Amino acid sequence: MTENSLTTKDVKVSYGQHESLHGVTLDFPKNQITALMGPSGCGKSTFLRCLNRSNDLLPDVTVSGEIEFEQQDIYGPKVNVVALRTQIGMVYQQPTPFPFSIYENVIFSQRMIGLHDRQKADEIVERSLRQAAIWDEVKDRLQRSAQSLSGGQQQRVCLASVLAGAPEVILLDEPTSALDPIASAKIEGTLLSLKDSYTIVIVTHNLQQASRISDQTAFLLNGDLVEADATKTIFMTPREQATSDYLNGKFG
Ligand SMILES: Nc1ncnc2c1ncn2[C@@H]1O[C@H](COP(=O)(O)OP(=O)(O)OP(=O)(O)O)[C@@H](O)[C@H]1O
Repeated sequence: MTENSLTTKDVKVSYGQHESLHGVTLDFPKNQITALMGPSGCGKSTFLRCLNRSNDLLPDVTVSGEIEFEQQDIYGPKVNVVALRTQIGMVYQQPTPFPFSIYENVIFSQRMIGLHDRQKADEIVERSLRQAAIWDEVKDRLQRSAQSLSGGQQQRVCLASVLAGAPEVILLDEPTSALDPIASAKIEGTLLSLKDSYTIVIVTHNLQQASRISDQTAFLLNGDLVEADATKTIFMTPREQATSDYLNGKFG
C-alpha cells in the first residue's frame, strides 16, 4: 500500500467572508511528485499554502478541515510552526534570495536555529547545493551575492536553502514560470532526482511539465478538487468532462 506523507480532508479556506477553497480532500504519497493544476484563481496556491501553514502569515484567513503530516494534525495546539515550515519547505514563483552571499543564503535557516560550527555549515552548504544541482556552477564563488546569479540559478539556490533544513516535503509554487526553457528543464531534472528522498508538491500552469515530472495530478476548478489520479490517467483518460476540456485548452 502507498504510504502517504501528507493527507488532507475537507480543507476549506476563506479570505475574510469569501470562501476560496470549498473542501478539498487529497493525499500526497511519500516519495512521489504531485502536480496541482487548474486555471488561474482556482485555489492552487491557497491549497499549497495550507500544507505548511503559510496561510497563517496572511491576515484574515480561516482554514478548516484536517491536514495531517506523518499522522499528526499540523494545526494542532502543540505544533511548532517554524519547525513545521522547515520540515515542509516552500519554494516560490519568483526566486527570492536574501541580499547575502550564496553561502549565507543556503545556511540562513540553520543559523537561525543556532548552527555556528563552521565545518558542519560547510558540509550542509555543499550537500544542499549539490542536491539542487548547482554546486558546480557556484562552488568557486560562494561568497558572491546570490542576487548576482541568473534567475534559474537563484531558484536552485532557493531550493538548496530549503534542502539545507533537511525537509521531508518540498512545496513549489510555479517555480519555473519566471524561467526560460533551459533553466526550467534543469529544475525539472533536479526535482526528479530528489523524489527518491522527498515528497514533492508542485503548482504548475505548464501541462507538459505536470505530465513530464509528476506521478499524481490533481485538477482544481473554482475552489473545488475536480479529480486527482495517476498523472497518466488524468492526461489520457480523465473521468470528468471539465478536466478533459481544460487539458484541451477549452478554458483556463
Ligand atoms: N491573500 C489573499 N487575500 C484575499 N484573497 C485571496 C488571497 N489569495 C488568494 N485569494 C483569492 O483566492 C482565490 C484563489 O487564489 P489562488 O491564488 O489560490 O489561486 P491560484 O489557482 O493559485 O491562481 P494562480 O494560478 O493565478 O496563481 C482567488 O479568488 C483569489 O483572489
